Amino acid sequence: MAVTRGLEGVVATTSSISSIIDDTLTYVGYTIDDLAEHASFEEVVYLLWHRKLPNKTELEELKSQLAENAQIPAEIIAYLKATNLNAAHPMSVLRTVISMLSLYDESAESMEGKSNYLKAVKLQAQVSTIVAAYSRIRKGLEPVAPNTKLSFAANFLYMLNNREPNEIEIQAFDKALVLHADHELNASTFTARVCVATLSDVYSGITAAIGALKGPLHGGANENVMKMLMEIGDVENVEPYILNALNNKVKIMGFGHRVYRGGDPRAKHLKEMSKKIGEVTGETKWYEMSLQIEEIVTSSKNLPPNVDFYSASMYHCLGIDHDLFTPIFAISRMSGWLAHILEQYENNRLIRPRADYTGPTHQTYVPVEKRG
Ligand SMILES: CC(=O)SCCNC(=O)CCNC(=O)[C@H](O)C(C)(C)COP(=O)(O)OP(=O)(O)OC[C@H]1O[C@@H](n2cnc3c(N)ncnc32)[C@H](O)[C@@H]1OP(=O)(O)O
Ligand SMILES: O=C([O-])CC(=O)C(=O)O
Repeated sequence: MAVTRGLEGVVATTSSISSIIDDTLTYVGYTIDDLAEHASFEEVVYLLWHRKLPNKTELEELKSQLAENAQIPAEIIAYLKATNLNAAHPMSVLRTVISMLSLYDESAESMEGKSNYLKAVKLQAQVSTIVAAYSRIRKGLEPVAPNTKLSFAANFLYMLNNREPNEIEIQAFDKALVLHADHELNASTFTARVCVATLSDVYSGITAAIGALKGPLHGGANENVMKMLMEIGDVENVEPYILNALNNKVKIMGFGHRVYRGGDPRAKHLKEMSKKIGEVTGETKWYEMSLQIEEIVTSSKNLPPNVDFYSASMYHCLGIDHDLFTPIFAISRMSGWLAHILEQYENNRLIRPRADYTGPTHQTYVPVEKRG
């Protein structure tokens, strides 16, 4: 059997949610550049779930549904308070808590009518509350209740920091959410689809997806980019550090991509925001270091930065804890995962590829007492 390692180039499904053609990313036919410039995250969520941009009434309805469903069960807050949260990675906490949510949802197993859509609304609303609450509880602070008057992006920053964010912070964060929302059949989305294609429930699909996003070759790269920037420490150390890593065949986090060859179209938007937020906060060093890393990696390996590279310095300048970078990716990607899960249910077939067996053959069973 011919094997395609890593399923590279294999077309595994049809989808009308997002596309990557000739290095151009679109959500339902709208380019990411257009959406990054003009759309709010809530509009993008609606677009991914309904395959059309909402009119004013539809948008307001989605916004109020997200606001109404943002509370998480008191039992989950109690669980977080009773657990040694510093012993686990935030993505592990998120994976666990998302799975726990199903225990408090009477319709968790239902496939009837609008049940899965309503679960999607709940999960999208609750994910940001979970990440913000977790982040505060582990610091010994009380969680902040969602502010239903704020936008999705502003409310997350408000729940995280217990202060209303300014316009620049809201704009940057909202744009980051728009840019991360969906990406065709990336590893975590594929994981979600494989899971629900067995007709398992939405919570299981999302729990599986979070596990896949956590890895450093996927969403986990953004936290590792910041780790690298901290290790490098200063602009003057960039060149020896990166050249040494490349000589030793160490992968530089935030570079390369399975699908894009000429570059990730989301990176330029994050680069621009990293620069802007760095200037506003007076922390330009991280952007300058990132710029130099990009120059070296691009010229010596011809590898352009991906979505995870400039998001790291941008989130850092927004004052976000480094280990929350990947959970924040999950807050945004939740919208894409849910769109794909709903699409999978609409036209389902079990996903079950084959493996080319390379182990021993024609073996004869030997009883344990006779084995050497
Ligand atoms: C949201 C996202 O998931 S975006 C991706 C986030 N992940 C990262 O940033 C991690 C770093 N990047 C990588 O590991 C890879 O580029 C991936 C996983 C994104 C894509 O992987 P693949 O398509 O499987 O490419 P693969 O890992 O086989 O690399 C091909 C070649 O490029 C090299 N390469 C790829 N990425 C990098 C990198 N970031 N730094 C250095 N070399 C790299 C590999 O070492 C390999 O070289 P070789 O042929 O000499 O052995
Ligand atoms: O598509 C991929 O392989 C990874 C990626 O960029 C994403 O999930 O946003």
